[in-house]
Amino acid sequence: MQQQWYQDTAVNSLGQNLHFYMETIEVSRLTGLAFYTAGEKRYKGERFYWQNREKTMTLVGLGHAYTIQSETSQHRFDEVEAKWRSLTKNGDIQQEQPPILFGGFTFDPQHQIAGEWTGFPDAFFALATFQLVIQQDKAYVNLHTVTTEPQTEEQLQVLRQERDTLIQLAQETMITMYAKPEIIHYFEPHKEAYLASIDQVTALIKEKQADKVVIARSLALQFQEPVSTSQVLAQITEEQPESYLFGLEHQQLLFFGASPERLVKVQDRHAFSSCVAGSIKRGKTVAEDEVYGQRLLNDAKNGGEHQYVVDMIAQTFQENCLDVTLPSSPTLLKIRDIQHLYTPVEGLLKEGATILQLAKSLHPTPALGGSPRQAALEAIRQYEPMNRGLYAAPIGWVDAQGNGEFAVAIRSATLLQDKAYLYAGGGIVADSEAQAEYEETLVKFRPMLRALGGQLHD
Ligand SMILES: C=C(O[C@H]1C=CC=C(C(=O)O)[C@@H]1O)C(=O)O
Repeated sequence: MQQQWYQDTAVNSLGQNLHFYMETIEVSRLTGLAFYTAGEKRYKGERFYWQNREKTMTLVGLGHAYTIQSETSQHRFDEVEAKWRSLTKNGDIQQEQPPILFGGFTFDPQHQIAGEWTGFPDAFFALATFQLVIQQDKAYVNLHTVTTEPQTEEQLQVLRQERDTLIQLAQETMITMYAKPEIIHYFEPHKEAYLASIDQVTALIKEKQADKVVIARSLALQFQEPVSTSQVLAQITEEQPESYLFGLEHQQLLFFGASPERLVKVQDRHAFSSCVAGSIKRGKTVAEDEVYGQRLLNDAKNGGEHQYVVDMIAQTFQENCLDVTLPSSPTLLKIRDIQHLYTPVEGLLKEGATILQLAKSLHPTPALGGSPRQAALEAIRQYEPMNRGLYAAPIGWVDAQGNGEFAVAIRSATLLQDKAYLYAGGGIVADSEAQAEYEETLVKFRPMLRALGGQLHD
């Protein structure tokens, strides 16, 4: 076992001195899910889970050493960045396993509708007390504490014992597949309003008030009994291996999902994003799948929806990065239930540009908001009868050295004990049809519905 220590002080927004202490150990035989599950008794409501698309990084947090929540909705990206930089001394922590801040920004602080998201902050991030990182076949657990009084050696010893207990519990835990939860009620809360909104939005687009607007809706499930959060994360890990997997707890709520879409990644100042927009279902045979794929690649409506996203992300990269590269035409991104048009974008961060600044400029891309951005957001506020919360918004992590990754939180759902709310939407352009859009949302609900034991539509 390897150990490293770091101890420092920072000042919080109340002017109090903060004592930041961390240490790292290397551990063996540990899966992310087992560690998450080991925190069930003591840290429920204060856990998170993340795996990148490539499965080269797993991150799990148990307990809150420090949380950052926005106090001003207009400056939430800047605020999170400033508080994190202040705690981590502007990236001065040169630890091999740096502390990681994990969380998300809500889709639109100006669109508040009472429901499952009531009381959720516009930005919510946590530095875990016990942070597991699995990378390159090695697993590390960091212990973090941030306190106004320095920690005594005895207090640290208690935390080390707690860490060791969690590790042992995780090493003994076998995650078996549970029986899927029993759904007793399945309903589509705003089906009529959703169908009407597609017609209202296409009319607005024909009047040239916007070019594209993404409209979403939810699906609500009532279960026989409270559903285990470990169970749903185990299900998506099993069923959606080709996506970003995420779970973020906030009190009683678990927001989780399996998204194919990267908003932004930064590694050693190299920045990456992806344009994912334009969809068609998967075929039942290889030949049929190929036919659908070719149809999508050649479809003008989907191509148009995709191009708005490419133009906006490419422009944001031109403003923030050097050496921007992107292919001239999209390829197909195939995931279990659906295929999308896909264009990756890369660049080298300019001086002063950061992952959180890039996330701030990119969110929401026209794949989730529309184009032009302000007109699309206003149309969503006017016609979409739900609060998106973290759905379609940035979720992910940033470390003390400015590396990090945010996915776009689509193919996602909220679990609140014995209730779940699933979210899905699609890009609306002038020639969109309400029924076809409705059916596309059914396909997009599938991953979360399957994980929650629901019936699949064809
Ligand atoms: C808004 C969603 O998907 C977006 C991402 C990919 C393709 C999309 C589309 O084809 O409409 C959407 O822009 C969703 O899954 O809820």
